Amino acid sequence: MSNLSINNLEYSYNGKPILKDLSLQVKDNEIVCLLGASGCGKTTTLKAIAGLLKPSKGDISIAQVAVNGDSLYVPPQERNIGMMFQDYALFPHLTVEQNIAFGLHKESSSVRNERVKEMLSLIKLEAFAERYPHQLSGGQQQRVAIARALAYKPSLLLLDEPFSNIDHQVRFQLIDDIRRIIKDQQVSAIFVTHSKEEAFAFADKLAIMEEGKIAQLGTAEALYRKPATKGVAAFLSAGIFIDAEAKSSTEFKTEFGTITSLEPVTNDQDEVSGKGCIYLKPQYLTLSENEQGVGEFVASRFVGNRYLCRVKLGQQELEIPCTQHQRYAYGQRLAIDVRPHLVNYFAYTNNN
Ligand SMILES: Nc1ncnc2c1ncn2[C@@H]1O[C@H](COP(=O)(O)OP(=O)(O)OP(=O)(O)O)[C@@H](O)[C@H]1O
Repeated sequence: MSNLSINNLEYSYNGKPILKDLSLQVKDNEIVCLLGASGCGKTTTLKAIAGLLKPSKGDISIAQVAVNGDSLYVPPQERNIGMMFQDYALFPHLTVEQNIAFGLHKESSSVRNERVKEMLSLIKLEAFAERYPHQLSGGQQQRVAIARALAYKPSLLLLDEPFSNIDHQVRFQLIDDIRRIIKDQQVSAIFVTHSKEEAFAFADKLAIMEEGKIAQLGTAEALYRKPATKGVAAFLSAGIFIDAEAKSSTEFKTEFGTITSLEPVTNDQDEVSGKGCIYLKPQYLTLSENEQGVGEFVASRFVGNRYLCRVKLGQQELEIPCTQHQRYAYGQRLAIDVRPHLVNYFAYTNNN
């Protein structure tokens, strides 16, 4: 069942459309990550869900309750949403337990105390109940912030860049902890980040935003395997687009020779044909010396566990995995062999 349902949402800032016919469904107990280029409208979407701005068009319902629609607007405090925004810091003058209890003022003191105790145990900060935020690390503060957001049992949790101020070394432990806490509380969540690694580690599904709408929603693996648009492909992994002609649904003629797809490439269930482009990912490529090769060596670098060769292909450059023994001279011609893989092919239309 959908916990959050957004249909055909529109919103403009000063006449400039930001959300354009945006639709998104989030199921019960699901964590969905909104990803997309800077300025594409991720925070605007969260604000519209929270009721912090009024969309000009579209419907939103949370836990099957309509909160936005034609002549309907439910204010934020009545939406039963927990928020953890970057700029919604903890109250500095309140202790950890007072911060967690903040949203529970309507409850009796026994319910409030019980819930605060439960949340402190969930975030494993029982011993820190009396401390003030400035006496906690960044990660501990975020755990208190999530406890505060979850304390009054919201139907939906909205998180805007919750890990961006956390040191890289502890960030992924914190992501694991907060994911466990959210799953434990069986609440749905929408999460905004700039980091694909965070999204992969934290979310059940990714929703990639492009041009004011959701270009694709699915698991990271599904989107990576079959990106619906060129934008989704380029956003999720490094690569280059090369012209290709579909000879069949598994054979594509390119300047690198014929590239074979391990599975038939389909377009809305129909087999593809005609001209288009392939999104070429470096992990499927092998370099070798060849005076007639299509590539030209630029540089190589060591990245911890492997080497990468930067190679010029026409006007584009690509970093291709190589071994420490593959040493080339600047400008040397290289052949590029493309191993069979699940090809990401995009047919050319009048629009691209
Ligand atoms: N209060 C505002 N007034 C006018 N324009 C705004 C306002 N807030 C945001 N915008 C514009 O709306 C667009 C979307 O902003 P939004 O903050 O939703 O993007 P975002 O995807 O969250 O970006 P980022 O990844 O950089 O945080 C941007 O072009 C931004 O400049």
